[in-house]
Amino acid sequence: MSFLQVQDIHHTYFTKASVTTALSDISLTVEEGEFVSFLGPSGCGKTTLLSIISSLLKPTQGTVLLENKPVSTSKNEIGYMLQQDYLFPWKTIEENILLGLKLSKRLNEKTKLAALSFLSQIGLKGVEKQLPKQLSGGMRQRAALVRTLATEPKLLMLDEPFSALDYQTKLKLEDLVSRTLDEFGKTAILVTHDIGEAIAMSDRIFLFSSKPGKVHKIFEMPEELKRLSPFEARNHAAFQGVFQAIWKEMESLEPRKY
Ligand SMILES: Nc1ncnc2c1ncn2[C@@H]1O[C@H](COP(=O)(O)OP(=O)(O)OP(=O)(O)O)[C@@H](O)[C@H]1O
Repeated sequence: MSFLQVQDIHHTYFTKASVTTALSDISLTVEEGEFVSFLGPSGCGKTTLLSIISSLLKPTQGTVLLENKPVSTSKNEIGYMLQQDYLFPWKTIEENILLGLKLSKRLNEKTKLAALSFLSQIGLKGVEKQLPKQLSGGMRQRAALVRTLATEPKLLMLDEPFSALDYQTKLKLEDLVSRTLDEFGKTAILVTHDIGEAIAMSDRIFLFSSKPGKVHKIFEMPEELKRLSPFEARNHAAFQGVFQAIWKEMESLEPRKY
């Protein structure tokens, strides 16, 4: 049985002004320890699907099972890393990274030590007592990663976590996040518009089409790319071939008008 099972999901938004079918007929599985990406044009329902998988939104139809059970919102089963770091500006970095543990009543000497030592492992030693505004964007995202992993979620949702960063910081963070998730053996879903990022980081890519959102095609990454860090993968000969195959498929979904 797969770690995550998304079965026959349909979702329609009903508002006073409109009825929008955001997702239709979505079935997919993710294995434990796997890193997958949801790639697709704006409005194809990626965020809606993340919300449904996280159990924050009830689908019009279908089920989601994590380790064969419905996802519980109360057990910190899902961890998030988002475009914005959502660190509380009035709390220190240490207070921010320990907050999830505190709220879930799991803060003790052992968990605190583990979170702080992880902070120093990813190059943030010495910033514990600083406020978020004293850190760069990349440092804040690293702190957000520590906060997310501190509560030991089973599944990580990475919703465009690098899109607000400059290109070099983004490449460095891709490597760091990938290495960290490998070390922790975490399962992750990345939502992105960036084909290169999806190829560099993923084991598999789900390419979505829109109106309504559907899984159009699944791309399994070549073994030689999977073994490499994202930075190395971007520089491997196989990278361009995969990029072109996905690009071609995306162009067929949304033909250029210019
Ligand atoms: N709360 C809502 N009420 C009504 N319609 C919604 C709501 N949220 C999303 N939609 C619609 O559902 C469709 C899918 O939206 P969603 O935000 O899931 O797509 P997305 O792929 O995440 O987009 P983006 O990449 O721009 O973030 C869109 O047509 C959107 O307008």
